[in-house]
Amino acid sequence: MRAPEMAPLLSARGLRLAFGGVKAADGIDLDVLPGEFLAIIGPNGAGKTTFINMTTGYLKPQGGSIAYQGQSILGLKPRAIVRRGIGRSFQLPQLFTEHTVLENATLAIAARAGLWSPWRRLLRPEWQEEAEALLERFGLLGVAHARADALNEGARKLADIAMAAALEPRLLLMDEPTSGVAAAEKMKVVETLVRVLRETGVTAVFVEHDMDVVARFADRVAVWSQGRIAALGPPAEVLADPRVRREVIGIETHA
Ligand SMILES: Nc1ncnc2c1ncn2[C@@H]1O[C@H](COP(=O)(O)OP(=O)(O)OP(=O)(O)O)[C@@H](O)[C@H]1O
Repeated sequence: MRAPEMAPLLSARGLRLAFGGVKAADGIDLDVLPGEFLAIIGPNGAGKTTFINMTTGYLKPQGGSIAYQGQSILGLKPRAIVRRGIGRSFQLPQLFTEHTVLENATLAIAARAGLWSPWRRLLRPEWQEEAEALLERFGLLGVAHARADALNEGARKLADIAMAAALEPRLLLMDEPTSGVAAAEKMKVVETLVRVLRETGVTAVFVEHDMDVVARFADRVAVWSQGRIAALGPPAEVLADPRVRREVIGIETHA
């Protein structure tokens, strides 16, 4: 799956962005390969969200390049980037809280239709059918008629990712998909989203603080440190690195 000759889906080179004196990106080089699940770990303020923001058009880097499927996406607006096939979910779910889960899903599907055509009609029955199928894949059909603000955090996170998936991205960037989810629920949430994304052939980049999740679900892990990538490789290798354990995971090692 990850042969060296495989062309990257996303390719970032030399990304730089400073906020005043803070170097949030200080020369980021990263290839994301088709089909992989790449975890981003690192301490608070290391620049993980900044990378996602630059890749999805929310922030413009001051230097460097980002190519998606071999074409530069630098300077494109978020909407244009979504249209190219890059989706994202946020650390805090972006649902319409006073609407039901099904209404949220139907709106997401309608939004996708709106991305492709200059005209829009009112909600169509086939969008609702598609929304139901989407919720079923994410195990959310049982809460389809619940208001989004009535969901527990695990279901809310899944619903938010389902909305991003409704736009049919080929690459999905997720900022802390398990933050705020109770420990007992966490693995189930990740299992569900990984299963759905793998079934639909979506490549994923996700920021994660739970090392058990990273060890179990990531094909590779990139360690962010002060706007740079300090280590990159398979979780078994990277998570065993004494410097990563000390500086990122907070475990003292005597190696
Ligand atoms: N829009 C902004 N304006 C000013 N400073 C910013 C902005 N966005 C990020 N920063 C700063 O850039 C640095 C990197 O922030 P970023 O949110 O990317 O870190 P992070 O690794 O995602 O952290 P966390 O794990 O806490 O979410 C931080 O020092 C942050 O305060």
